[in-house]
Amino acid sequence: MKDRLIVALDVDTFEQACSIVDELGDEVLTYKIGLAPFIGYGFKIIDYIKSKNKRFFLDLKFFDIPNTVELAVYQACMLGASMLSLHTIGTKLMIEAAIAGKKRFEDQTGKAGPILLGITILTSMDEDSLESGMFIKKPLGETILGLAKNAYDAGLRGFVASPNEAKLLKDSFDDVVVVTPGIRMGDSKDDQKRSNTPRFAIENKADYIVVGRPIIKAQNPKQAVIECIKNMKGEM
Ligand SMILES: O=c1ccn([C@@H]2O[C@H](COP(=O)(O)O)[C@@H](O)[C@H]2O)c(=O)[nH]1
Repeated sequence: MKDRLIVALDVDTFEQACSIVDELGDEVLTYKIGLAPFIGYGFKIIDYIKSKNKRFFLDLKFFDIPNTVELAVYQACMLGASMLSLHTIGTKLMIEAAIAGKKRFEDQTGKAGPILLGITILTSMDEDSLESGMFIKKPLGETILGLAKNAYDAGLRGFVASPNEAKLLKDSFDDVVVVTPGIRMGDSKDDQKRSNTPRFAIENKADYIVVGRPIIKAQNPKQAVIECIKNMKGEM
């Protein structure tokens, strides 16, 4: 299960991020570097994570014109990420460009590029936010499936969704990797609207779970990781 846990390093400083990586030691194999850590101290933390032989998911959620996304994906591949995210609402041409950026990297270097993960609908949104903020008046599952199908047809084989939609995506598309943030074990959901437990995510076919605050803000982050892994195994 350790292989399937990704810890989001959403902290303010390089020193805080290093101290989490040191504290969690062998318990965590993969970290997620999102917008804030990347803007604040991105290259330093990437080097640090690599020096500890850990993998990293670069979660910059690309969403731009196709040419810009092709260039960005190529550069992100060069950094050595094992996973990269982009928004499926970027539509087919943008997704094809992302895949082309990865292919350019692979052709040039002979190395395998990262898994490209399409964000379906952010886990901080629900049907109400989609209707009031994006004027989408459809059942959430339908919107997620529609975006995923478009991305799948463009060649994408990975998705980010909440644990609640992991099974729907795994059952609807062959050979896809599904990564689920929005993981919570206690009562507090923070800003997450679609959340569930590690156990639920795994039982519902998520390949990987992403956990940020429940681990990095815990009084004892290492204990939180141990409990999370036990929960993934159905042991608590
Ligand atoms: O739909 C999405 C996509 C990405 N995320 C990211 O995952 C972590 C979750 O952190 P928590 O503290 O466990 O809520 C965070 O970095 C988000 O940017 C997401 O939550 N939902």
